[in-house]
Amino acid sequence: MRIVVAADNAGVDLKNRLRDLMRADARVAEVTDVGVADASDDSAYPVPAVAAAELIARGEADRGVLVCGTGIGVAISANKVPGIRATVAHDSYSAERSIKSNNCQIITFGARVIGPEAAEKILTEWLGYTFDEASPSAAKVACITAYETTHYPHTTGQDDRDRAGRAAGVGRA
Ligand SMILES: O=C(CO)[C@H](O)COP(=O)(O)O
Repeated sequence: MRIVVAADNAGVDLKNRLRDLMRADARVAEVTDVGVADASDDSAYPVPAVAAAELIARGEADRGVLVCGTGIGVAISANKVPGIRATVAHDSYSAERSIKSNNCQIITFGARVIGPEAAEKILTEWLGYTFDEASPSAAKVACITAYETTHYPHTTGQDDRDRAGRAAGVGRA
């Protein structure tokens, strides 16, 4: 599994701690850190959050772990990137369901909300969950994707696929 991590200066210490934990985890093949590097960098939280989410959207990482003060701002920002499903999860059950129900690629934490040991425990569990494409949840997640491709075809590549289909005489009108 390839993971991208990101944080603003409120979350950087927890992000670095979680990054180092994952670098020592055999289930994780690669951890890419898109910043911020330290608390002196006061980039607004959407900057690192969107950079991480775009890496996943481009297929260059499989999952992301984002941290800010609450976990909320980085989740909102990441969710603006087409195809991305991100959520804050400060308890084990929500972290599990974020994968098994929602097929989220990104989990976020609030460094001002959760202690580092609790975040580490949830993250370690989260790494072990996988989404079952054959589960009843798959059709529900597909509704989200369908909304994106219908309403934002230019951001999801659907308009390119439609154009190619029309040129080939197949696909959507
Ligand atoms: O938690 C944050 C955004 O959700 C961020 O770390 C701090 O944002 P602020 O409260 O607007 O400074």
